[in-house]
Amino acid sequence: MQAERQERAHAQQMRQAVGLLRDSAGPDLHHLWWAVLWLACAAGLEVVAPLLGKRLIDDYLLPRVANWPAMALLLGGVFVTGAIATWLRYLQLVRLSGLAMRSVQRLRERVYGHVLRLPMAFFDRAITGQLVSRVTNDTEAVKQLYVQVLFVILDSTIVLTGMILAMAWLDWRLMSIVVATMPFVLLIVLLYQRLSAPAVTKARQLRSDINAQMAESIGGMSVLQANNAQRRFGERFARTNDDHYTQRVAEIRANAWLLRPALDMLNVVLLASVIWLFGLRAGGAALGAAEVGVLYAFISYIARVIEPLIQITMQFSQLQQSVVATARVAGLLDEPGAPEHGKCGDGAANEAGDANAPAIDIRHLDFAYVDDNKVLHDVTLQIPQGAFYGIVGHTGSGKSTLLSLLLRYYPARPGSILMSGVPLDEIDHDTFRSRVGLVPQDPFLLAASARENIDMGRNLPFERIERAARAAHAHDFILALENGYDTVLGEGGSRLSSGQKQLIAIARALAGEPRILMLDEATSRIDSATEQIVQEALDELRGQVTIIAIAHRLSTIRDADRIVVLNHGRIEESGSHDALMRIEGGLYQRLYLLQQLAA
Ligand SMILES: Nc1ncnc2c1ncn2[C@@H]1O[C@H](COP(=O)(O)OP(=O)(O)OP(=O)(O)O)[C@@H](O)[C@H]1O
Repeated sequence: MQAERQERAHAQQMRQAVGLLRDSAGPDLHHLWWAVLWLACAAGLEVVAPLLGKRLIDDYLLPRVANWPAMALLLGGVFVTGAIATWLRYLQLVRLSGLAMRSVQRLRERVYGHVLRLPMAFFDRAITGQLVSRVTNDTEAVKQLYVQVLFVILDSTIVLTGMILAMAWLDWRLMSIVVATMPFVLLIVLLYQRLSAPAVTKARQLRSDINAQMAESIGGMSVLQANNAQRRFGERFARTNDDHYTQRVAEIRANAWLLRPALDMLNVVLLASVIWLFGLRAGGAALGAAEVGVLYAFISYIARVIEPLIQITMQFSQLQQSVVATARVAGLLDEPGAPEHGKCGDGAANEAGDANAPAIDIRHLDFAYVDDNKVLHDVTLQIPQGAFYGIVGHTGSGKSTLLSLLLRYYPARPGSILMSGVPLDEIDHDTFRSRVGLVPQDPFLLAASARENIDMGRNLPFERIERAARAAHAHDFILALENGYDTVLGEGGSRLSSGQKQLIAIARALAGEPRILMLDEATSRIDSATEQIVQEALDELRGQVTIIAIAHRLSTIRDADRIVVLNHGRIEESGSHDALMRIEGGLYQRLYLLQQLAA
C-alpha cells in the first residue's frame, strides 16, 4: 500500500517535472530537436569508426596488403568521423546549454512573479529560506535535467542503439550475449535506486532546512544575540548539517559499494564471454582474418556499450534529485494566486466609487483564519470620507486582522466590506492599491536610496516624492544625509533611527496619494518627540485623507474623530476620546488610565 502510494507520488512528480520542462523551454523547444539531431549524427559517426577499423584490419593489415592510399583513406575516415562527431557534439551542447539556461531564467521569473502574487495566507505557512531555495536552487535543477540528465540519457541511448545495430550486423550471436547482460545492468540500477532514494530525498530536504535556518538566524540576529542563543542555534545547525552529511554519505556509499563495482564487473564478464566464445569457435586454431576484424570491432563496442549504460544509470540519482526539485517548483507554481478582483465590476464606477458613500463600510463582518475559530464577530462600522478613526484593543483583540481584511490580504465574505460604496472584492487591483496607503508596524526598508525607498518601484516624479517626504516630515533629515535623497539607507534602512524609518514609511504611503491611509501601530517604536512629528503629519492630512490608525499608544489616536475599541473580535465601545472616557469602568477608560499610570 505504502509502496503503491510512493509509486503514484513518483509518477506524479515525473509528470510535473516533464510538464515544467516543456513549459519552461517555451519558444526554445525547437533547439532541443536540433540538439537531438546533432547528437544522433555524432553518435552515428562514433558507431562507424570501429567498422572502419575492422575494414582496415580485415582487408589490409591481416592479409598484409600494402595498399597505402586505401589504408590512409580508412585511417583518415576514422580521424574525420571522430573530428566531425566532436564538432557536432559541441554544436548540440551550445544549443542545449542555451536552451537550459534560458529555461532556468524563464522559470525563475515565473516562480518569483508567482510568489509575488500569492495570497498573504500562504506566507503564514511559508518558511523564507525554503522559498528562497525554491527560486534559486530548485529552478537550477531544471538546467541539470536538460544538460546532464536529458543530454546524457539521449546521447547514451542513441550511441547504444547504434552500437547494437552495428554489432547485430557484424555477428548477431555475439550481439545477443551483449544484449543479454543488459537486464543485469537494469537490475543493479533498480537495486541502487531503491537503496539510495530515501537518502537522496532526505538530503535535499535537509539542504533546504540548512538554508531556512541560515535565513532565519540572519534575519533575527539581534534577537538571537540578545538572548545569547548563538550556541543553541549553532548546535541545531550542526545537527542538521550532520544529518545532511550522513544522508549524502549513505547515497555515495550505495553508489561506491554497489553501482560502480557491479557494473565494472559486468563489463569484465562481458569481455571475457565474448573472447571465450571466439576461442571456442576457433577451436584452438588460429583465428581467420575476418574473425580478428570482428573481434576488434566487438572489443571496441563493448568498451563503449557499458559506458553509456553506466552513464544512463549514473544519471538516475541526478534524475531523482532533479525530478524532486522540479516537482517542488511545480508544486509552488500550483499554489493558487491571490484572487483576481474587479473582473465583473463596472470599470468607471469602480474607479470613482460613490463620493457620498462612506470611505469604508463594514457590514456584519465575521472572520476566521482556521475553520470556525472566529477572530472577528459581527463587526459593523462606517468610516466617513476624510475621517480619522483609531482602532484600539488588547493584544489579540483582532485589530491587525481587521486591517488585513481592509487591505484584502485575506478574503472577507463577499459584500461585507465596501469602499466608497463598492464592494471590496469588486475593485480592481490597481485602483485598490492606488486608493489605499499602508504604514506598517515594521517599516521594511530596501537596501536602496531614500528616493527609491519612497518611490518603491512606482516611477513617481521626484516632485511627488519630495512632497510626500515633506508631508511626512522626513524631508529635513533626508536632506541632512550626505547625498540627500540619493543616500543609500543600508540593508533594512540600518543607517536610520526607528523613528526616521517610520517617517520614510509614511512618506512612501503618502507618495501614492491615497484616499485612505492605514497605520498599523506606526508609532509603537518611536519616541514621544517623533510621535509628535507623526501626529503633526496626520493632523495636516485630516479632512483630505481618510485615516485608520491602529495604536497601542493611545496618545497617537487621542484626537481621532472616533475611536473603536475591539474586545475579543467584537466592537465593545466606539466614540471620541472624551465620550469614551466618560464611560465609567469602560474598556477604553481602563486602557487609558493604565497607560497614564505606566507613563
Ligand atoms: N495568520 C494568522 N493565522 C492564524 N491566526 C492568527 C493569524 N494572525 C492572527 N491570528 C490570531 O487572530 C487573533 C487576533 O490577532 P490580531 O493580530 O488581529 O490581534 P491584534 O489585536 O492586532 O493584536 P496585537 O495588538 O498584539 O497586534 C489572535 O488570537 C491571533 O492569534
